[in-house]
Amino acid sequence: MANLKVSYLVVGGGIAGVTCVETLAILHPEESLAMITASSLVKNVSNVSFYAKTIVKFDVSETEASSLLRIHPNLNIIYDSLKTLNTKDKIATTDSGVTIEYKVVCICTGGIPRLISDSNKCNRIIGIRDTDSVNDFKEKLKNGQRMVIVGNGGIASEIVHATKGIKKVWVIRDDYISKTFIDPGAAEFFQNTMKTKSSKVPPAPSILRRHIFTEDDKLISINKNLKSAALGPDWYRKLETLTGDCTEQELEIIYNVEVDSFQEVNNKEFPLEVKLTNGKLVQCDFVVSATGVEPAVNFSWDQEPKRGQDGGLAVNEYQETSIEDVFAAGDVATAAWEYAPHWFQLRLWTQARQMAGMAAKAMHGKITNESVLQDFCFELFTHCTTLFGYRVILLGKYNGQGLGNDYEILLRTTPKLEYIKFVLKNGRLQGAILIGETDLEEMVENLILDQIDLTPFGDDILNPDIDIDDYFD
Ligand SMILES: Cc1cc2nc3c(=O)[nH]c(=O)nc-3n(C[C@H](O)[C@H](O)[C@H](O)COP(=O)(O)OP(=O)(O)OC[C@H]3O[C@@H](n4cnc5c(N)ncnc54)[C@H](O)[C@@H]3O)c2cc1C
Ligand SMILES: NC(=O)C1=CN([C@@H]2O[C@H](COP(=O)(O)OP(=O)(O)OC[C@H]3O[C@@H](n4cnc5c(N)ncnc54)[C@H](OP(=O)(O)O)[C@@H]3O)[C@@H](O)[C@H]2O)C=CC1
Repeated sequence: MANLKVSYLVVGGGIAGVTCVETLAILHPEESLAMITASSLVKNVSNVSFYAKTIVKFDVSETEASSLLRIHPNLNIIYDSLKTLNTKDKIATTDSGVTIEYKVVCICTGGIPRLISDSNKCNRIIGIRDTDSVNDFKEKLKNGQRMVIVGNGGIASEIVHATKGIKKVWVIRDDYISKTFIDPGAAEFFQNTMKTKSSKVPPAPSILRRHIFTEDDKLISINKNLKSAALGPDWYRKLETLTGDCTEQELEIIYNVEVDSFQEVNNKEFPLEVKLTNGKLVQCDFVVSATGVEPAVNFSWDQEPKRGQDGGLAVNEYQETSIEDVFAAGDVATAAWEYAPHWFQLRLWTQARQMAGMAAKAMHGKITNESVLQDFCFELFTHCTTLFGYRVILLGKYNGQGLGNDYEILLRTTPKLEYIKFVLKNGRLQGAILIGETDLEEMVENLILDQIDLTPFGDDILNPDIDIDDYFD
């Protein structure tokens, strides 16, 4: 006999879990709902603003889980961890033995940092995910003189930008920085702005065309088990206040290498010695391994659902796993449906929120026997963020992902001001990178979604003297 019997069960109090609860509260407020959260603090989304139909920006903060009771009077919050899921009898059991019988369940257990190999053997190799891990990082920053940053994605880029007063050795396996989000041209744009902070009037924009090629590769590594929800987009601002002005001399970037091994050493100025795959030895106080996320499937099942290649719970377009009535959303899920031509998965706030909203709609559809359609937001990949102090908006196949070699790049760049890249195939826009206050996001969104043939416009599509919007009004 279960302790609790509900229609809806949501596991996890990150952005995905909270969004799922909030959406169910709107769709089905009279129905019983339970949430299992390992932490009493949950994520809260506010100040939602739409730059265009699918381009959303919002703030994320932490709030007491109990605040969710205001939006859903029938919500039961269980402060515990899910231990086992019996999907045949539809019973979830928590660490402390509470049992919950459900009709539909959504797993939103997030991810954990995927750290470099052997990191579990040394507490000087750290990952960043939650408040505790940032506190540890801040402590190490205060006392350290040199850190090594490994990885070339969001966290590494933010740390390089936000930390001051400590020598940084940034080890990347690519030949340009911030590869997850940008291309070599944008990397150069950022590096030039990092070098000088001149107040000169920016030079006139230039337009050029060229072709590029892309590739992808992954390495196997080992987990560190960090709890709690992932941090908010502005987490690194806490680091910016730690010390004085960043100098160019503080940063060394080592390209095309990985960490080969490391060892703690005694009687030296630096307690850690890192060996790189090019044979170079780097002495440092600690290493930040900003090397991606691993889905957190940290409980047992009566039957294993299908997994994606990255170990996440494979979900269809309604966020349902291969086990009926078990849904998943956010970092724990792997999108396993056939994507729209201009969408792909990246583990981001926005996608966690979108997936969870979709899961809630589909769960509601199950209970009420109504059919649902996949949400429009999965038509176009969009991401709005800040990198190196600039607003960055990414749309569609912004790095030519999956387009092979047969596409064109159109660029407009004004040093220190803006960097605009359009990816075109057969004259139609497939993706774009917009850095700076370009005001182009809405037009770009329309051009990608409508697949208008832009051949007649030639390079004028990015000519700053021509208001291209006029053509489409
Ligand atoms: C440092 C950092 C900066 C980031 N910055 C950005 C950004 O600027 N923009 C952006 O779009 N994305 C950013 N991200 C990514 C974004 O934070 C994640 O994609 C998003 O938070 C995922 O949400 P989630 O709810 O799936 O997972 P999580 O936030 O990890 O939440 C999972 C929750 O489930 C709980 N849980 C886990 N296991 C169990 C269990 N067995 N039982 C009960 N509860 C459990 C955890 O305690 C946690 O509360 C950042 C990530 C990090 C780490
Ligand atoms: N502003 C934003 O939007 C931010 C988003 N985030 C999100 O938070 C999550 C965690 O961020 P982060 O850790 O930066 O993850 P990312 O997935 O963004 O980047 C991981 C980086 O580490 C590289 N990498 C992976 N394994 C190794 C290895 N063994 N040695 C060297 N390099 C390696 C990857 O290379 P490769 O690509 O070749 O595999 C990639 O460059 C991500 O989901 C990210 O999207 C985080 C911070 C800011």
